[in-house]
Amino acid sequence: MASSSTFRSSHRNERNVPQGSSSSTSRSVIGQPHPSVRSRVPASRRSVTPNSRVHSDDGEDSGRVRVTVRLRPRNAEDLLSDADFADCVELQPELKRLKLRKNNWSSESYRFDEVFTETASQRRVYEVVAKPVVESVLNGYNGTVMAYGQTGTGKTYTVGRLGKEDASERGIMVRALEDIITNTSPASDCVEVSYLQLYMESIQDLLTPEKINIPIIEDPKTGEVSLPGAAVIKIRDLDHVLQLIQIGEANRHAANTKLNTESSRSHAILMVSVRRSFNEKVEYEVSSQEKDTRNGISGGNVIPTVRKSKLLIVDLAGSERIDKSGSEGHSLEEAKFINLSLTSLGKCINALAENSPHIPTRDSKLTRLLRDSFGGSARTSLIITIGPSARHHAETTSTIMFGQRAMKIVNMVKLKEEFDYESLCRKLESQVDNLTAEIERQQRLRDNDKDEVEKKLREYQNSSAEAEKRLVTRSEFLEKENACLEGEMKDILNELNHQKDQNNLMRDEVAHLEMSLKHSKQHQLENSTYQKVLADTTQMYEKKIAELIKQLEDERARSESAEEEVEVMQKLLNDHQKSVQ
Ligand SMILES: Nc1ncnc2c1ncn2[C@@H]1O[C@H](COP(=O)(O)OP(=O)(O)OP(=O)(O)O)[C@@H](O)[C@H]1O
Repeated sequence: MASSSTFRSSHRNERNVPQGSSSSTSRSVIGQPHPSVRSRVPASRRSVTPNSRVHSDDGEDSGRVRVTVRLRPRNAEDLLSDADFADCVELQPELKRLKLRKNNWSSESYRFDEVFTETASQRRVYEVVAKPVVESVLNGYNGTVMAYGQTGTGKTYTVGRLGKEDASERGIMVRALEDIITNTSPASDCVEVSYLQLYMESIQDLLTPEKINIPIIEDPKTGEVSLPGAAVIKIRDLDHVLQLIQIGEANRHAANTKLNTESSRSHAILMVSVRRSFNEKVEYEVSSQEKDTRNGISGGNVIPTVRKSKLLIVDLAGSERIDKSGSEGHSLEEAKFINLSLTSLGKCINALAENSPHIPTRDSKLTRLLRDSFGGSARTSLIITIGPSARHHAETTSTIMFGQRAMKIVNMVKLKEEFDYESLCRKLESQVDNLTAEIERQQRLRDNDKDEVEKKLREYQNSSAEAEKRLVTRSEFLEKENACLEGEMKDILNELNHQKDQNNLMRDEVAHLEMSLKHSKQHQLENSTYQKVLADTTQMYEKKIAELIKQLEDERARSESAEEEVEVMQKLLNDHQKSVQ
């Protein structure tokens, strides 16, 4: 419920989400988002527009209060008493319309966001009525799911049913927490619940029933409402949820029994706080100097951010008491209080629907608790429950009119995201601790190193003195050795010179011998040539001699033959002469 303080600027990093149509009447702008922050929220959800609470028939993402209607199936009483009468309502779920019979001839038609027939399942009701709000809460927005209707029309059935035996019977509270548990991580997120009832303007803790008259505290800066006196239980798992809701229901039932009534005379409020941490990269448009500082402290521009959102699931007391409580014989005081909250809720809804400049939020504790749910920054879904009986025509009409007015309210849904200074601080503290420990460790290491170095230096000095001593002895020894070697060297040089002379002599001799050898070789060469010539000549002469001998022998042979011829001739001559004589 928006009061003037609701619209004050917040110091938090809140992102406003336009939820009304552009033609909406504007109010002051709720806390501007940090201009330098670029969130991961889609752009359509980030722009800053004036808050609006005028009816708008815009899309699904609208901040308009969603209103659905659910018809309870006929019960035994209805069947008995209304046997001859037609139902006072006719549902047209496909048109999302409800026809309210005025009399036998005419009826009025009303449109809702959804119309649930008596056969609608708990699951479908949850998915249409509460799931979008739960998703929104998981994304960091506040949300409210509220059931409003006449006693016995199924508010508690719709909202608070445990469904322990049959999970399909589970109501919105259990299903919402189941969804939240499934979609959060115990490592980075925290889900806590408080369960309260508001009876006669007193808030009682349903989880620790001894706590009564719990005060409502409003943050003067943010306008946020909290109940610091209420028990806040961190949720572990679904069994834990079932256990807590059961405890709460038992305490509520006990209170009702004490009042001698079966029906809920109190408003039950389950408050679920979701705190989600993100360590994702966030881009900042900051100066380089600022960037350096940020990098210095957080190790990069990963800034822990936290989104805190609250889901209110409200099961209101029977609405017929607005008109009937007094007439039904309750004490005037009790009736006054029971009426007060629902009456003031109705007044606020009217004022918001009519765009009135004053919203009487402060008139009751219920409206103070719900200030964020109607005309505030929460995503709100209202389910109105009605019965089929014509006997309750007036109450049904009143309920439908309440729902119709609520449909005109447009909330300015806004994301509540802050830098997680707590976790940043813890992170920095642990960094400082680590650094201090590291410095101390380094210091210890340095001290150890210093001792070590000094020890090594002493050892080095000792060893170097010894080495020096050894060096002196060694150098004396070497000097002596050197002198000896020099003497030896002189002798060797002399010997060398002598050898050199000898060598020279020998070289000369060798040269001489070489020369001789050369000459001898030459001589030998010449000799061999001569001998060859001689041999050739000899051979030639021998050949010639052989020829001459042959000639001689030929000549001798010729001579001998000539002699023989001569002799023959002589003889012939002699013969001849003799003959002649
Ligand atoms: N949709 C439904 N289907 C079946 N039974 C239902 C349905 N709605 C309500 N009932 C039954 O009707 C009876 C009254 O319902 P419930 O107690 O939820 O009403 P209520 O509006 O919370 O009443 P009160 O304001 O007195 O607390 C219960 O027995 C419940 O089981």
